[in-house]
Amino acid sequence: MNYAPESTATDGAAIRARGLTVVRGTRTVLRGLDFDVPRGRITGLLGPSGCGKTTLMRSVVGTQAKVSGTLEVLGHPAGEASLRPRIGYVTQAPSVYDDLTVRQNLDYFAAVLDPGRASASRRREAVTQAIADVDLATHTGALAGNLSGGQRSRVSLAVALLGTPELLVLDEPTVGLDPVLRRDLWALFHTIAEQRRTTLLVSSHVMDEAERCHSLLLMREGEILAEDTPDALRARTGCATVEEAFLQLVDEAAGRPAVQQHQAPEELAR
Ligand SMILES: Nc1ncnc2c1ncn2[C@@H]1O[C@H](COP(=O)(O)OP(=O)(O)OP(=O)(O)O)[C@@H](O)[C@H]1O
Repeated sequence: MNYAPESTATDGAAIRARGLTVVRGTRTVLRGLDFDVPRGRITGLLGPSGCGKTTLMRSVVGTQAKVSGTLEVLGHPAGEASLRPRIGYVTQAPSVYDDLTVRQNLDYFAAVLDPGRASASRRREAVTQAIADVDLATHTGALAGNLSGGQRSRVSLAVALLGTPELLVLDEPTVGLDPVLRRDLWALFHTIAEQRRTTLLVSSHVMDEAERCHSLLLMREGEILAEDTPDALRARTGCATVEEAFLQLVDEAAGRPAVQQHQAPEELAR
């Protein structure tokens, strides 16, 4: 279940968007976005609730309707069938079967990805590895329905890791987790990016998570406010944190004079 990355004209970028526009219902939810997501790095997609993060991710994985403009993923048009085994997508709600154990969940999805008797031992290996990756080896026999929210999220992540995808798209993977679990998950994301050269696109509405990313896409109301590294963003705005830089950019975009604000990150996200 290994898929070698293809060499393409867009080798430097795992995702390339030009004029990306999405209409949901009667609303234009994404408005002509231009951005690149570098390969083998962790890109944070940050912005307030409702700004369009999930819509952007759904566009990238090919499950969003009414998408226009250019959107290339791993060198192919988003949504192309050949991309399916190369992308892992974890939605906000954990997609696991509550009445199956952790291992049974993984066995089931491994069989869907890599069916047939001939691949049984490869599947077993992939399942054991994915369970170890998300640190659930001590819970393989537990019913998913009896796990905590954070543990269920990690089962979902393990499912996404099964096919050793080149691109992992994670929609608010740390929401509702305690600080220790959040830290551990971010450490796992870095291990995945560094050891496997996997590209990660991770959304969050908590600005302090921006500091853990290699590069950032800051969004607001369906538009990209900034595309930069955390260091460059702080240097460019003269702010001490990404959170303050975000507020300054919001003020600039609204034509207001910038003010230094000091609010809790959770408050800023509202
Ligand atoms: N099915 C739909 N029909 C019409 N509008 C929708 C639909 N789903 C979402 N929207 C709108 O699209 C906008 C972007 O939603 P989206 O879920 O992408 O935001 P988000 O940044 O991921 O939010 P959150 O952080 O709360 O998950 C919102 O204003 C939302 O109301």
